[in-house]
Amino acid sequence: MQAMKILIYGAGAVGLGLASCLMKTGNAVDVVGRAATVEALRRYGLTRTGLFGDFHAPPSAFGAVASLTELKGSTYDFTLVCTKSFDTASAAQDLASAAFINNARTPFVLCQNGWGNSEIFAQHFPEERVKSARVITGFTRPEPHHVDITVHADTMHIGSLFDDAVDSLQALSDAIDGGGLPCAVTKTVGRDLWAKMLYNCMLNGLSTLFDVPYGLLGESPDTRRLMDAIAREVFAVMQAAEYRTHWESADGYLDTFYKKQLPATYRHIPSMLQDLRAGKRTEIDALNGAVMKLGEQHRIPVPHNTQVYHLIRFAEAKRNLKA
Ligand SMILES: NC(=O)C1=CN([C@@H]2O[C@H](COP(=O)(O)OP(=O)(O)OC[C@H]3O[C@@H](n4cnc5c(N)ncnc54)[C@H](OP(=O)(O)O)[C@@H]3O)[C@@H](O)[C@H]2O)C=CC1
Ligand SMILES: CC(C)(CO)C(=O)C(=O)O
Repeated sequence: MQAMKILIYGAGAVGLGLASCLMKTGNAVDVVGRAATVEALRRYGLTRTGLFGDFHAPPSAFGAVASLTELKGSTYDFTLVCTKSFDTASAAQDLASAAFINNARTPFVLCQNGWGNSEIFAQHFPEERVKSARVITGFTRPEPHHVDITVHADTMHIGSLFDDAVDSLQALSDAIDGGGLPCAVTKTVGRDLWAKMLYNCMLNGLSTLFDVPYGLLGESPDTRRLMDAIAREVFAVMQAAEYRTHWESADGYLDTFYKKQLPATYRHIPSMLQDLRAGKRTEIDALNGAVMKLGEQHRIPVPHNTQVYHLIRFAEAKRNLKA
């Protein structure tokens, strides 16, 4: 396999997890992160633990920068965008304002949860450069230079929402896969992203509101009813917007969800709850919020998604409210 040069934008849990896989297979990696993260990576290197094996890259094995200007003139085979979805717009603007990135033909692989990330990138770059990944593996970053892989539900899938020209992604997929994280190229990544939307819209908000791991929501008929209703609404807007997933009906999806997906991530504390506990912003806008937007556009009522959205927004806001 020929070594590639890869830029990772966003040195958080997913960014560092993917960086570890790519370095493990001998690729040259530069990561763009915040100053404190970059300082830790430059001092300690990058350590990965958990599922798929331990790995350490010394500081000299990769580049870590706090600004794209430090990479001026570099060329890359791929750029992986690994920020949260609420940072997608600023990431796209930053990358577009760097001439050496903007003028290159390097594809961007958007690794975020939620719906709408590709459309944002497509406002700045030609559609053929915008690719998407569905990640359904759990990564945490206990220290700025340490990523722990905690849960794995399915193979990472990479593809495009805009065209079928996905063969060029094979080398990237092989490199991630060889580095430990199962990965494959797909022509139907849109279906994967909607399956992930269903999963995250059903689980993340409710788990966060009740402060429980995913699995407990499946144990009660009350929370099952809520999750089923959320899934039916997501399904309805997805179909109205002329997207598809791997199941023809919400019932078909729910069967797989309860039998396969939920057991595989039973003990998982959702990223949304982790964010709220850490006093950070959540990705609710790109999840249940995106369902609300599509619901409005297509005049489909989505009351359950709307309630989850507003309750999470209040949970975020209440930190700053005084009695
Ligand atoms: N973690 C997981 O298990 C999974 C996550 N995902 C999705 O992947 C995406 C990334 O998640 P995750 O890695 O957990 O998130 P993190 O918050 O851990 O990582 C995102 C990182 O990007 C940094 N960042 C944002 N904007 C910039 C910028 N302009 N310049 C430099 N650094 C920047 C953030 O810094 P700062 O925090 O300082 O702003 C943060 O360190 C999300 O959409 C998430 O939903 C999908 C599947 C699993
Ligand atoms: C379960 C997981 C990690 C799968 O990607 C997830 O989607 C989340 O915590 O939000």
